[in-house]
Amino acid sequence: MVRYRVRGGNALRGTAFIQGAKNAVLPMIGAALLAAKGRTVLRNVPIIEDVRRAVELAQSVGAHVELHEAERTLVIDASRLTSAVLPAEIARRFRGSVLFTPALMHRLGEAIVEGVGGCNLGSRNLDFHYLGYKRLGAIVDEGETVIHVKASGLTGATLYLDTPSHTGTENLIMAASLANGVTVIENAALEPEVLDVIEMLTKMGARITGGGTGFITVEGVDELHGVEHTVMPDRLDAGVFAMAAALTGGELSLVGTGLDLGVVRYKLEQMGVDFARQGAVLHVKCDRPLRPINIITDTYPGFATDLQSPMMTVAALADGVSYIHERIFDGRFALAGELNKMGARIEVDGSRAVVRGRTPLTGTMVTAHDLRSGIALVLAGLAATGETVIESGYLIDRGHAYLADRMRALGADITREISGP
Ligand SMILES: CC(=O)N[C@H]1[C@@H](OP(=O)(O)OP(=O)(O)OC[C@H]2O[C@@H](n3ccc(=O)[nH]c3=O)[C@H](O)[C@@H]2O)O[C@H](CO)[C@@H](O)[C@@H]1O
Ligand SMILES: C=C(OP(=O)(O)O)C(=O)O
Repeated sequence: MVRYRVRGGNALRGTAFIQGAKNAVLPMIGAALLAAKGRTVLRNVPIIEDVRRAVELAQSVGAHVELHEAERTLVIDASRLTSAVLPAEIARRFRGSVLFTPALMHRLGEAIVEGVGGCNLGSRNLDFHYLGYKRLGAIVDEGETVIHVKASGLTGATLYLDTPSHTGTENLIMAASLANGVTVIENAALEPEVLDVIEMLTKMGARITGGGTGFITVEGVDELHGVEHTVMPDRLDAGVFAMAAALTGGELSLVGTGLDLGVVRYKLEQMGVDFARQGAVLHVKCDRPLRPINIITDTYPGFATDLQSPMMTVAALADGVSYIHERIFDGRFALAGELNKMGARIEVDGSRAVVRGRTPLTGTMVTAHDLRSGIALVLAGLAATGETVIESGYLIDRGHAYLADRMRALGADITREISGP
């Protein structure tokens, strides 16, 4: 059992190093398995539990994978894949396992998915993925627990997503990249991580146009090869550090190439946080009381649902009433109950939450229900009186690398503890 112990009251100051993006590196590991020739080198890899699981999963299907942690570099040789099975004991531990299916379909003619994990956020369907594969010519057999996708030679088609699914878009692009002919994906996701994956696939030899427009065209090619690619910075990790500066009255320099916080920056600015771009560094400072805010989550370029939970913590510390409308997931408010245990006043009604700030927060034992509620509770702990203990820390480690070390270097009183077997 991993737990985080946070004693609040310290302002965070200094330089925060932003990790590579979890939601870019996972599809990139899946993409690397499409390459029958050459080794792939991924740089700026976040050393998070989801990456460790992805490495284990890639090894379980026969790829040779080296994770060089100190160098934050992954070297993947997928020239020989030996198993089409994504085993339950690994695949059920993270969402990114679904991103391995296109490579197995193309390289081995089938993918046997024994489970897909990820944060528990209510309904998280995969119908767009499997319907898309079917339109490309795959046969999908959806059993109670195991999904069997058979694909001997896929053919391009026109695909439409009811909503612009992030991993759905990535999977269909990957499946189309080695299909015969042209695929058009309408209502495709616009997230920057999807564009980074397209950039990598293009270097690998894929022919993809329209990334970032919502209408993606993929002209299938015969083979893809290994390349070197640097993973983009994690805008969620960056957002969390910006919020940590905001709610502790601190001052941070965020370092991460090409970092763009988008709407999160504008929302924090409305709350009274100052941002200044200094060349490649984004400077964040907060030296005044926080104002309340309204948030509606949406697909990119809207407010990212993954930052809704940490923002709920910031809102609890603002002077006045904030309103949050969660539009992506139907079960993403478990955090409210935990923050209320610490003294917050948050009322949830369906997909809407009203946060009545500012109430002083007091440290106690709290539960991370998912990755982002976990990091939101760490933020609450930084601003609370006394000690906050957060379990299970594994969920936080799924998405944030060396969190305690990075925060301690900025003055936070935070430890990561491991107990039991
Ligand atoms: C590994 C990864 O990249 N995870 C991210 C990805 O998850 P993920 O790709 O799973 O999220 P999606 O964009 O697919 O899901 C968004 C919504 O669409 C619905 N849906 C999705 C697919 C489908 O086939 N059918 C369907 O109905 C889901 O139930 C959900 O309500 O995007 C989410 C939304 O930005 C983020 O919170 C996750 O951090
Ligand atoms: C929902 C998330 O991740 P996943 O899709 O990997 O469960 C997240 O990163 O907040």
